[in-house]
Amino acid sequence: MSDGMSKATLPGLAQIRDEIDRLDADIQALISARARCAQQVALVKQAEDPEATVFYRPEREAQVLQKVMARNEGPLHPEEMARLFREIMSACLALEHPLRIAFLGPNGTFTQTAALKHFGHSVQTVPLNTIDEVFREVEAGAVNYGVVPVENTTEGIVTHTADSFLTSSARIIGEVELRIHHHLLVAEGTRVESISRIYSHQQSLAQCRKWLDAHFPKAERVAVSSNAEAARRIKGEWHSAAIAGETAADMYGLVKRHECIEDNPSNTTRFLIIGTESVSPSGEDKTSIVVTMKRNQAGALHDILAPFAARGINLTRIESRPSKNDIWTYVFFIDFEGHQDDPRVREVMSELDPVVSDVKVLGSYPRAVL
Ligand SMILES: C=C(O[C@@H]1C=C(C(=O)O)C=C[C@H]1O)C(=O)O
Repeated sequence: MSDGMSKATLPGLAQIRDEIDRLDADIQALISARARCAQQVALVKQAEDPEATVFYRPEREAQVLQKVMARNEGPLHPEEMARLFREIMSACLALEHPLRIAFLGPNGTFTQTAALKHFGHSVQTVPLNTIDEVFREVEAGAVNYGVVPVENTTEGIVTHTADSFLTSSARIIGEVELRIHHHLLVAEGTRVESISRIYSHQQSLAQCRKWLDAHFPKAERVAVSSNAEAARRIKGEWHSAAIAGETAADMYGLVKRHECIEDNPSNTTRFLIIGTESVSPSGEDKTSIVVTMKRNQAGALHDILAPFAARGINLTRIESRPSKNDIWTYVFFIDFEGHQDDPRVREVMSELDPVVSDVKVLGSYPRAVL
């Protein structure tokens, strides 16, 4: 044993189990006490704002998780411990107000996995067919929050999500990152030699391009609306395979013929949580803005970036897209560290104003903890 306990000094199995039973009872009593505190918090929030009570507070949840990780002493990994607390908070919040979370469906997509990673499992997830619908349902107040993919380390920006922000009033209230592992799935009984068609989402086909070239150069690659849809399709097709993740494999009872076939082993997708409220500072925040450049202005990009550089504000992403209003004009999506209430960030924003045609804050939100 690594911590110096030899067999001779170990207590007996029954004794250790008695100790575990005692600890479980203590943990359970403490979780119940915590849940009662959360109920009291809900009453205070309701008293403060009876008309539009907002129970979910992303900045507070991020702080709770950061504290859990900082004080963790093992043997559990800090992220594992934070995941347990993630679920406790999710259950506490659901006591008052089970959140409805729209995501890019159907059930079994990576976006659903991302939603559950961010909010825990005590929420109701609502699958929608398109990114547009997720934005619309959030704006209409039909759901509390929405989850949409925004960028992938292999394939880059999800243009549809970026473009939706140009016309939507939805705000970014959080982010979540997910390591994406793809598997080649088949229905039970499908022989690998007979596979002539492979279904997946276009992004996933791209993320596994080299593997497919090497292993299935002759198979037809068919892009469908989601990985989960690919998994659903092959249930009855003995000559077909799908590329999708673990959840879709379980959901449709498929066999994993080859695991982790993504070309880049650190393949990661970042998702955004969208809502209608603004979020208070957590201390570890990011801000996303979209800037419309003036037309044909020399040095425009330099003018936009200079105020950030002058204050040592770290940019985490910059992406240009065609503006939808005028040909050959562009918008820049810029993510940077800090909250829009920080004095330094306020200064940057006021310096940007005169040099650009428009600047819109999409939101300030806690940096992903898990
Ligand atoms: C209890 C609160 O409300 C919710 C539940 C939380 C928790 O269980 O710790 C944290 C933030 C909120 O989403 C709070 O705001 O403190």
